[in-house]
Amino acid sequence: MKSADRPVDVLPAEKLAKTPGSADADAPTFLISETFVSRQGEGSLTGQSSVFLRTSGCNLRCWFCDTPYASWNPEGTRQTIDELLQLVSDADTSHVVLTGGEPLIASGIVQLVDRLREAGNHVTIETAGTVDPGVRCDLLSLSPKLRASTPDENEHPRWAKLHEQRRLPIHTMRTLIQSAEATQVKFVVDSADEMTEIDDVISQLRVSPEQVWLMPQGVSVQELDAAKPWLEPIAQSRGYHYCDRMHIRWYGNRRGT
Ligand SMILES: C[S@@+](CC[C@H](N)C(=O)[O-])C[C@H]1O[C@@H](n2cnc3c(N)ncnc32)[C@H](O)[C@@H]1O
Ligand SMILES: Nc1nc2[nH]cc(C(=O)O)c2c(=O)[nH]1
Ligand code: SF4
Ligand SMILES: [Mg+2]
Repeated sequence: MKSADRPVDVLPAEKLAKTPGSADADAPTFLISETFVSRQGEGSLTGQSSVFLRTSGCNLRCWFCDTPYASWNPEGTRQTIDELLQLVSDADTSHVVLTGGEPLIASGIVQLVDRLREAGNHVTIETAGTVDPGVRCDLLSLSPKLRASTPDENEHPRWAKLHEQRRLPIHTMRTLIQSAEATQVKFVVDSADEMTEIDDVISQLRVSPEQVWLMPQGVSVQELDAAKPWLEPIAQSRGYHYCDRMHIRWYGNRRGT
């Protein structure tokens, strides 16, 4: 089943390993796959109305990625910092969620986050935490990728290797955590067998249980409902949070929500 119904790796890994940003550091542009206003569906700010800015392009290839249009098959249009700031200022909320793809590989991302915060916005960054461009945000929503996220090595040999090499740089994740005002660590859990690995990553990151969220792997209400009865008690027994994916319950697995 793994990756059988998932998009294929159609572009050379090297081409997508680095950034979807412009070379001109003074006026960076970002490859943006979508922008929308929605309620935050995951983690400590669940329910908070927010502007979502989704960069396109990722240096990982999780087999289960729920936004393949920003990772496996990146799509988008280029937008400047001024255009993105205008879009945010036109919205009825000052909460911004930068996500992707992988927002931290985009050239100019530090400048974008600084400008958003200078304009008075609260900025959450959804990231797998594999690179640290020197960013400072209000909420680092770190989702370290576990062994089981790696794509099938027969179907995607190059990406399986790159993904394995890149997915868990603990030192980088620790510097990201130290630079953020607040951090939540959100694991995508596919099976209870992953708990030993999760506990080990948590102890290496040196975060406290109340910063940890266990989120089921799944993009349907049916998958979420199937996971909750076994995953929620595991989370509770360790003092972690159970993390539902409320946007899927509210809107279904639809783009722009
Ligand atoms: C699409 S990712 C973009 C940000 C970054 N690349 C990352 O992985 O954290 C946004 C969030 O969705 C989670 N996610 C992606 N696919 C998922 C799936 N099939 N089930 C549950 N969570 C998933 C990621 O772990 C992350 O927390
Ligand atoms: N409503 C809503 N909440 C979210 N929280 C994290 C998201 C993401 O894709 O990073 C996301 C998303 O795509 N939609
Ligand atoms: S790191 Fe995030 S965007 Fe990249 S493939 Fe994994 S879930 Fe998708
Ligand atoms: Mg999402």
